[in-house]
Amino acid sequence: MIQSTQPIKALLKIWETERLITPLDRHFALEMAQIHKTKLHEAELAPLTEQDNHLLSELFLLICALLSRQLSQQHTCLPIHHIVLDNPMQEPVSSCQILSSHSEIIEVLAKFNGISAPNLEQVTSPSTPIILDNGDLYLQRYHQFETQVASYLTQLADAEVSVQPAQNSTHISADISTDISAISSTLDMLFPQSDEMAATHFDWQKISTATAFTKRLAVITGGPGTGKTTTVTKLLFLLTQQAEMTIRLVAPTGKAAARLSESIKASKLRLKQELAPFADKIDLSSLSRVPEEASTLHRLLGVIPNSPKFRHHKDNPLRLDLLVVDEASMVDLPMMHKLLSALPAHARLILLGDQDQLASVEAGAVLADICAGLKQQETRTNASDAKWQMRYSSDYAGYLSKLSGFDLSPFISPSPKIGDSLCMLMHSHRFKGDAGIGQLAAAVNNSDKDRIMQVWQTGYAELLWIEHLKTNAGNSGLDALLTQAVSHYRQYLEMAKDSSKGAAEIIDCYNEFRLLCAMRAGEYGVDGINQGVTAALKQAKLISADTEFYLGRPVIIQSNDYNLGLFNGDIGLILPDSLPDALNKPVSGNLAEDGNKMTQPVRLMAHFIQADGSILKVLPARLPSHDTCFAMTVHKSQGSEFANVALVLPIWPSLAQKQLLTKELVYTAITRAKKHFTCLGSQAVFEHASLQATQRSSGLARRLWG
Ligand SMILES: Nc1ncnc2c1ncn2[C@@H]1O[C@H](COP(=O)(O)OP(=O)(O)OP(=O)(O)O)[C@@H](O)[C@H]1O
Repeated sequence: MIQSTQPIKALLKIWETERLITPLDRHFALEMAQIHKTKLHEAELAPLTEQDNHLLSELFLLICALLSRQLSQQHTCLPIHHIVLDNPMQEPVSSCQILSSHSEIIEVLAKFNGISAPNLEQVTSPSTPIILDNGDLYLQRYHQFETQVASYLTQLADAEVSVQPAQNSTHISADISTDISAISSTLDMLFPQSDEMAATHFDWQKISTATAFTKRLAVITGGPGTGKTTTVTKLLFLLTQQAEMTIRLVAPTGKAAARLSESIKASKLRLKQELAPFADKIDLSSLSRVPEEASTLHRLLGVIPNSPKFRHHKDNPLRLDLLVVDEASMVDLPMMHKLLSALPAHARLILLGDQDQLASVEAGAVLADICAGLKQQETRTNASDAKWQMRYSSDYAGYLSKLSGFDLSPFISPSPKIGDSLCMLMHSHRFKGDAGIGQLAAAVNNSDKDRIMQVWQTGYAELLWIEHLKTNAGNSGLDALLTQAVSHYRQYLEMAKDSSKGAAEIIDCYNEFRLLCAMRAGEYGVDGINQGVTAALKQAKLISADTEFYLGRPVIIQSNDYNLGLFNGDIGLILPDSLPDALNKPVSGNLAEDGNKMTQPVRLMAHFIQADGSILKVLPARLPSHDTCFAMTVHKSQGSEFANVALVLPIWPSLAQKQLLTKELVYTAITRAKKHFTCLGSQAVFEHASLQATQRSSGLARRLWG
């Protein structure tokens, strides 16, 4: 059954030393094997031979280690076909191969009492630590997350829409979905003929609004600038006209929440102007009831210090009627589970996001899985070359056609599943026509190798390619990038020395440019690039860098500190305490601790812009764990945008690094740029990354789409 170069226990130790698995993976496996010494389910009558028993122990140990490794690589399960007839670690010296067939393995595992195989109808998981479901092995907790998330989403998608009063609220219940002609004419005012329509023949923004208006669950996805915020603002306006509702806006990070607030504010202003000609037909006053303030998911759910649990959960649901979650691609499976569990029974949910972006930092690819059913796999050469196709039920397509005025019958599907709740915006209003950033993002997203080359060779003013040119004297490509970084960062660093500038203005200027790296470690990772930029800025006499907290040092927070109000991913600048716009703002931290207060001419504080635009100042010594942030990972940049972005790809990536270089990573980096995108790399590595799609093992798409 298993052919390995040494016993699995010894093999795990070698794999740990070779960093193929983590110490946690090995310890987890040993512990599991210890607790669940190979016992059979009681129903199994025939005892195992000693040899079978040994093989089963070996197999269980191996599976536990590989399953733990899968989770740390953000998969939610371990498909058996990944290990059968395959060398699980693909290492020549310390290898192991499973020789049995897929079905033999399943048969053996199903007998073992540490593993159970629920029938497909079963929603709640059995109590064994490992679950074997449809050929995939799960840790029990993740199986529960996945089955319950699928069940919540399916129930929401199927539920009838109505507005019920929120718990403890005095709102009046109202049925809002009856008057088709009135809603339809309001939709016509909200969505006059647009260039979206000219491009696609359908106004998907209008259709999305009609969908979200009539469904308890709406998932509105699309790339940057496709109008997700515009659409949701119009929807909220429409809903607030109909009934009084408690609406909450959230995003996974503070940065993304602040950006959502800004976008909604801007969108409301535009809508007010657009609707001015209809002021006699439409009540514009309800626009003021469309909320602007967004918070983080953590804040919404109510963090309990030092506990993984939140204040709001199934038994203490959130008090809201409608929840809008932006940047939903960043929401991992456990978090989505917590969120859906805490939704009150009557509430509506709108998920906004870009399904093509990097999946969440933790396990799962929930948004991509939700959208997976709309992907039409082509039988062409490239599996990732897929088109999107709506999937409506016949009844709903008819209803939506009446509301929106577009004939949606071409999109009727015999098995729509949750398709009625999905909306896809495909026309970017930000990257118009032949703009280079949009072209490159689309080519990478389609893994279109020839088109990628063509776009780079066109010589767009918005795009700059810098080739790694490594010689004994150094890497002139890297030098060129550092020169670019110095020229961008010069402006904010000079502003920081000018006492007339406000902190917000300086931070805005710093945010004009960002270096993004694929990984943290190494010369071309965040660590190496931060060191390179720091040295270059020091040489240019823009920073002193003699002390830890020098004037102008950008810091990125690496953990949450609820007392200070700082969260993982928050970015601030070390600036003088006495800047004009921060003078009378509350100061975090204990001033008495700063013994040099009276003697130092300029006291430096870390300055952070808050979601409401105010400045939070924190004594540098009080900062939770943090790093310098001239460069940051692409992962951490999700939910942010910068006028100018420079992506750094490694010159000779290791095998492990190669796995991280995916088209989602490159696409996310490119789409962070509003005006200009630079890439330091080599053609081979850029191509490798652009052609490699993220594969996350998960059963959620199957559960949702069958
Ligand atoms: N139908 C439209 N016609 C013309 N311009 C539009 C349309 N929809 C959106 N826009 C413009 O496109 C820009 C981006 O819109 P919006 O912020 O709604 O997109 P988004 O998908 O939310 O973007 P992001 O990915 O940044 O969150 C805005 O300037 C908006 O005014």
